[in-house]
Amino acid sequence: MNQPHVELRNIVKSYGPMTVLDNLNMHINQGELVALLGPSGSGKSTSLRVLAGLEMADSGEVLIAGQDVASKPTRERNMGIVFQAYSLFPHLSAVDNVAYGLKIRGRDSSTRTKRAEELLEMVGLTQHMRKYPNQMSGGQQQRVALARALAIEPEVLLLDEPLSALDAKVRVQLRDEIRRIQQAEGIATLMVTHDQEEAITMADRVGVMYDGKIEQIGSPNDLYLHPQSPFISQFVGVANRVVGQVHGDKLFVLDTDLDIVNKTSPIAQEAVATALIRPEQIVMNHDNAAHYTVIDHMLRGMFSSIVVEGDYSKGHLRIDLPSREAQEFRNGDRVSLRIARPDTVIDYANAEELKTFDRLQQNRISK
Ligand SMILES: Nc1ncnc2c1ncn2[C@@H]1O[C@H](COP(=O)(O)OP(=O)(O)OP(=O)(O)O)[C@@H](O)[C@H]1O
Repeated sequence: MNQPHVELRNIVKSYGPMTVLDNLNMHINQGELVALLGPSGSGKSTSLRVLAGLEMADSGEVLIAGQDVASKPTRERNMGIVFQAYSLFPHLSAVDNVAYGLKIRGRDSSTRTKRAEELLEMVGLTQHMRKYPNQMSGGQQQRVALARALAIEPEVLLLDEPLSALDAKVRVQLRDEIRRIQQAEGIATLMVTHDQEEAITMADRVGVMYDGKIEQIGSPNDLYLHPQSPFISQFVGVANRVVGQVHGDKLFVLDTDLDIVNKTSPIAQEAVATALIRPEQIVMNHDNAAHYTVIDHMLRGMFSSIVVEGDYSKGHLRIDLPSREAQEFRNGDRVSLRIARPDTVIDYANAEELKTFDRLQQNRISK
């Protein structure tokens, strides 16, 4: 296999007594966009800043094209960086903002204007080249920032929450555009975001961070379909919590034996545990003798979400199915549920889930 273009190896970074990056490892292949996703404070921006040379790691290696750059300052790492706030020079026009990096690198005036104009055309700003930042919208300013980052033909593109200051519609437009340009340029890119949809729609691979570590990294599909921990299952997409009991290496839940994915969790035999099940992986059938009742419908376009309540559970479950099939279920219908997949991630049951399990058991015994 080809060597990765960018590699962070065993990176440790602390601020005082707080370890912010805890032996972090990741790589980005040439032409790949990797997103770091995670809750606030999990270490996403710090990872990007260590790669950029804006922060020094306490230990570990930063490799670009196989070379250790840990001792090089940011300006020698040849990186294009786009930050959340439009950090353009207010006294320079769009074209001069984009040409600035080339000026620093000693390119002549006509070369840099030509390159800046090409890039502004690529980001759709031909009409606005002579404008100053305060004459442009947020989305336009971020396009200029992207063109400016690309002007120096960087080794790596770093995007730190580049869309979070924009309104929803512009955000969607610009994320498609950034992805198109990143692919066309074939540039290794690290993007930091707390927006799950942004990560999933833009990235080749998503690394989900928690507490200074990458908890799981993989394609968006992989994370959604094969989460390896309760945190990933609940952070990426929606997961229903359904309580059951461990038997051997399986969890018995909703009358089905499921293989346990996260076997490393120290959950004892016969212990009560909670399966995390995606809404589209529950199959629902009309059954007057069953213990679930439909209480709500939500049309989401091609598919609908149906909410059901169990006779013995205070929590609700969400089941997603094609809208045409969802019409067959009305509020108040009694339904049975089963799970249409062979395995599950499990979590420790919380106090309410333990009570639900007791009520389920009592019902079984009293029958
Ligand atoms: N210069 C600093 N001095 C002290 N602590 C810092 C510094 N920079 C970051 N931290 C702390 O390091 C932790 C990780 O911060 P970081 O910005 O990497 O998180 P993040 O995942 O990007 O979060 P957010 O989504 O909120 O930006 C946080 O607890 C933060 O308070």
